[in-house]
Amino acid sequence: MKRRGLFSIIFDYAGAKKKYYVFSIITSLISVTAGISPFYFIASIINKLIEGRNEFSAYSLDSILLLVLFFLKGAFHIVSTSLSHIAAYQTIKGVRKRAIDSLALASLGDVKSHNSGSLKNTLCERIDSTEVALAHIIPEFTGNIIGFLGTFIYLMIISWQMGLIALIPFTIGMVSYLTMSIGYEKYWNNCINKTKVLNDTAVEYINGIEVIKAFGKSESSYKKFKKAAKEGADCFVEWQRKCNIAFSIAMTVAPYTLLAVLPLGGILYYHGMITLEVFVISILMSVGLISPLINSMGHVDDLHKAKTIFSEIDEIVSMDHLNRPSVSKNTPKDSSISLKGVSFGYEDKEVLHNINLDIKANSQIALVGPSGAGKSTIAKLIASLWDPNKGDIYIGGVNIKDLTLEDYNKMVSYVSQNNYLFNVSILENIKMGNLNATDEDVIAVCKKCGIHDFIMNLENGYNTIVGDSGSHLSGGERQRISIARAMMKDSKIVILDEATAYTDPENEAIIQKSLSALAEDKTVIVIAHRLSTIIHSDDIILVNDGIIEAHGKHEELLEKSELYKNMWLSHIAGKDSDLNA
Ligand SMILES: Nc1ncnc2c1ncn2[C@@H]1O[C@H](COP(=O)(O)OP(=O)(O)OP(=O)(O)O)[C@@H](O)[C@H]1O
Repeated sequence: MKRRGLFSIIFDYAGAKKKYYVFSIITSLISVTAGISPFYFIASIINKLIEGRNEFSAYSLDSILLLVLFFLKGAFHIVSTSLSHIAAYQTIKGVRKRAIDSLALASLGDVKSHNSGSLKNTLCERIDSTEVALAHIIPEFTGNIIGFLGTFIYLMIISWQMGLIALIPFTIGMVSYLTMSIGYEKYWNNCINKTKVLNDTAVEYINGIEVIKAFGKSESSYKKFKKAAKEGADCFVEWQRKCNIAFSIAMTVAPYTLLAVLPLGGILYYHGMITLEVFVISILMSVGLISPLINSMGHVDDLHKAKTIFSEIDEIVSMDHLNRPSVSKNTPKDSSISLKGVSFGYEDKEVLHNINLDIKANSQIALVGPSGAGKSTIAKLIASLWDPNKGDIYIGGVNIKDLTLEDYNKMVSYVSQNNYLFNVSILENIKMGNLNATDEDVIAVCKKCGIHDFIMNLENGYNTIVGDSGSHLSGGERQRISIARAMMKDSKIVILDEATAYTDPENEAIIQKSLSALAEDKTVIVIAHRLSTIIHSDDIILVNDGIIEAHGKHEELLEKSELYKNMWLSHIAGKDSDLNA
């Protein structure tokens, strides 16, 4: 990924609001100029006093201009920060939208390679923390730097010696400041990494709280969290300790231009090298010279932070996206599915080898095979969660790479055993399958899926809030709601990947019956370990070790495949032992 400069990244994300930044910088410049100019008029007043002029008219114009400049400074500062805040929040919104869009378009593998704690931290807290940089630094930093340059050039014009003398304390302060910057990136990255570890550990701790409690591991898990918290704090303390002395020297010496201007300017004046007027103006202008720079230095830290955060965002935004056109190039003629020479591996390990598979439109097929054989991987490739490394997948004769993700997603519903429920009502969760559905449509689908009675028995019926990730419901209940949501989508291809794994046999029979009714004009791919639920499939595909070992109807496979026969016999034996238990 090409690394970009901070300002190019910010302007890119600001989109149409970047002109606000430009106006904000211009108004900030006017404000800074109005803030520095009074030193000139004060010097003018002092010089007139030295000359002994005591008529009011000699001072009135200077005084009025001082007052006007004071108001201009304040007014333009308000305008500048208002504009920069609008641009800042627009930029943050743009960043979040682009990052979320990118996650939706990236392959599941790329998304999962990022820890969810770190992703959440970057997209929520860390991006929010750039507000200071975005709203304040851009106008103030540029305004202050240019304000400093303007004042310095003016001083050099009236006396180059006084201009250089005024810079002496600042130069000493800078040398000290620069020693602090040695290893800055290393320290800063270390702090960022430790903070990420802390976030990831906290998310892991919360997500795994059930297992931690069940296995009595709370103390050791807490130790891991405590260690991450301690290291997170220690790295900041260590960094602070390293910077403290240099920073204090820099901040104490740098602003005191008078340390050099008074004695050295006095010597120049004494030897007649500068006039009294130049001496007085230099004293006053030098006081205003450094403060804009000191203000800017205070922002350096925020700039570094913003740069790191925006680089992280850039990484998310530039994740490899699934290779899809923006407009579908063709329309599938039906819901048939073909895999041609498909191979796929997670990272370096190939788990599917040259798969060729034809699934007829509106047929019901099952993928069976030993654990780890590659069934779910085939289903996920068909659901377009990943792209194959080799080979292609066709729907209704059209390569899925020629369809937009949106069109494709309309055609395919994928229900896994871990389908996520949002922390809203059952009604809203099911409506996510079809945002145009009415309450009556939802109820009709739930009746067909056999979950209407269960929902009506809940205290708030369809308005029951399901809790975080559906935690107020049992695994089986969650799955049945997920199936209803998929059915609500009414797509032509339905993939059920262990979708009834948590359901008890009685409810599974109800679901299977309703699925058959709902799936009449659909292509349905079922992955199920309970072989008795798929024996009536039109075609049973036996997957073993990443290849398709055999396929056919149940009876055919019993005859021609030893592996299938053994799986069936052990399934029957398991059922018998369940019944005898
Ligand atoms: N996200 C992943 N990253 C790395 N390897 C993975 C990932 N998901 C699956 N695998 C590996 O790919 C292989 C096939 O897994 P897959 O889930 O497709 O098998 P399966 O037949 O569906 O198994 P099961 O019946 O146990 O669900 C396995 O060796 C598994 O360990």
